Amino acid sequence: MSVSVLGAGAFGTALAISLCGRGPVTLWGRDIGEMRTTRVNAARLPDCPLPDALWITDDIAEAAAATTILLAVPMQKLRGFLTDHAALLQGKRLVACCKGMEIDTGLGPVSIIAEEVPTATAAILTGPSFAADIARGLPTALTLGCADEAAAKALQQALTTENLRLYRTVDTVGAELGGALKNVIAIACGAAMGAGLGESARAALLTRGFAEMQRLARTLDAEPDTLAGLSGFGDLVLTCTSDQSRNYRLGLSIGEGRQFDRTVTVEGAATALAVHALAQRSGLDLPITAVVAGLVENRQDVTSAMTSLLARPLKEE
Ligand SMILES: NC(=O)C1=CN([C@@H]2O[C@H](COP(=O)(O)OP(=O)(O)OC[C@H]3O[C@@H](n4cnc5c(N)ncnc54)[C@H](OP(=O)(O)O)[C@@H]3O)[C@@H](O)[C@H]2O)C=CC1
Ligand SMILES: O=C(CO)COP(=O)(O)O
Repeated sequence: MSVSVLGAGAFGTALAISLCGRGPVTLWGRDIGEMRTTRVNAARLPDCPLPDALWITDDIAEAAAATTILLAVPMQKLRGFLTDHAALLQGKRLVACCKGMEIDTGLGPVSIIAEEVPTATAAILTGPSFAADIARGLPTALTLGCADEAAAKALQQALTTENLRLYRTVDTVGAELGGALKNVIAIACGAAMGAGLGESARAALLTRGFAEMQRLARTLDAEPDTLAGLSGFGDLVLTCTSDQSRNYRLGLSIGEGRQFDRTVTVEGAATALAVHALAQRSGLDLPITAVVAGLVENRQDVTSAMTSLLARPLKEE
C-alpha cells in the first residue's frame, strides 16, 4: 500500500515522518518552500529533521498516485480541497486527519469525503496526539475509523508504526465527533483557567463537556462507547490540560483578555459555531458549547458565561 500525505502543516508532516518508519512516503504541500533541500519543516516543526524516506513535492498529481492518502488540511478547507482535486482522488483510500465539523453543514470529514469523492473509501485518523510528539517518535495511540471493516483493518495495519499504535472502529461518526467536540470543550477549559476560575472549574467543564459530547453522539446515532475511547475521552483529557494545545491556548487568551493570533489553526472555534447551530436546530441542550460559541463570537465574556452555567436549573447527574 503506497502512502501519501496531502497537507504539509504540523500534523501532516509529523504523520509523514512517523510513517517513514514503514517505507517511502510522499508529502505534498502547496508551499513547500525550502523543505526539500533543508530537510526540515521550518515553519511548523522546526526541531524535527525529515527522514530520507520522505519525498516532498508540490505536484499534487504525483502525490495522489498513492493508493492510501492522508488528508491533513484544516477542517474548514477540506471540502474546497476535495472539490479542486476530486478527479485525482477517485477510488483511493482517503483518511481524514482533521478534527471538526463544517460550519455551513455541521458535517464531519468522513461525510464530506463521501459527498465530494463518492468512489473513495473514506476513513478518519483521530485521537490524542500532538504533532511534535509524533514527529519526535514519542509513543502515541490513535483511532482509525472506517465504516468498511475490511478496509479499516487494512488501514490499521498499514498506518501503525513502531511508536504510533492504531485502534480501529467502524463508528466513523463517533470518531469524528470525539475529535471535533473535544476542541470546543478545550476552549472552555482554557478560558476558565485564563480567567483564574481554578482547576476545580476546569474539571467540572471537562466532565460536563464529556456529557455534552455523549448527548450529541446519541442524537447522531454514534456509539457512546466510541466517545469513551481515544478519539473522545482520550483527546479531551489531553487537549483540556496541555498548553501545547492551540484550542486550549485560544481559551486561555480569551480568559486573560488577550488577543490571539488569527493565523493559527484553531479548529474548535468554527466547530463551536457549527455544533451550536446544530443543537439549536435539533432542540438539544449543549450549554458549554453555547457559551463557547458566545465567547468566540465576542457575544459573551467569561464572567457572564460562568454565571449562566452556574444558574442553570439543578438536575440529576
Ligand atoms: N498539530 C497537531 O498537533 C494536530 C493537528 N490535528 C489536526 O490536523 C489538522 C491540520 O492541523 P495542523 O497540521 O496542525 O495545521 P497547520 O496550521 O500546522 O497546517 C495546516 C496546513 O494546511 C495547509 N492548507 C490550508 N489550507 C489549504 C488548502 N486550501 N489547500 C491545501 N493546503 C492547505 C496549510 O498550508 P499553508 O502553510 O500553505 O497555509 C498548512 O500546511 C487540523 O484539523 C488539526 O485539528 C490533529 C491532531 C494533532
Ligand atoms: O488535536 C490535537 C491533540 O490531539 C491538537 O490540539 P490543538 O489543535 O488544540 O493544538
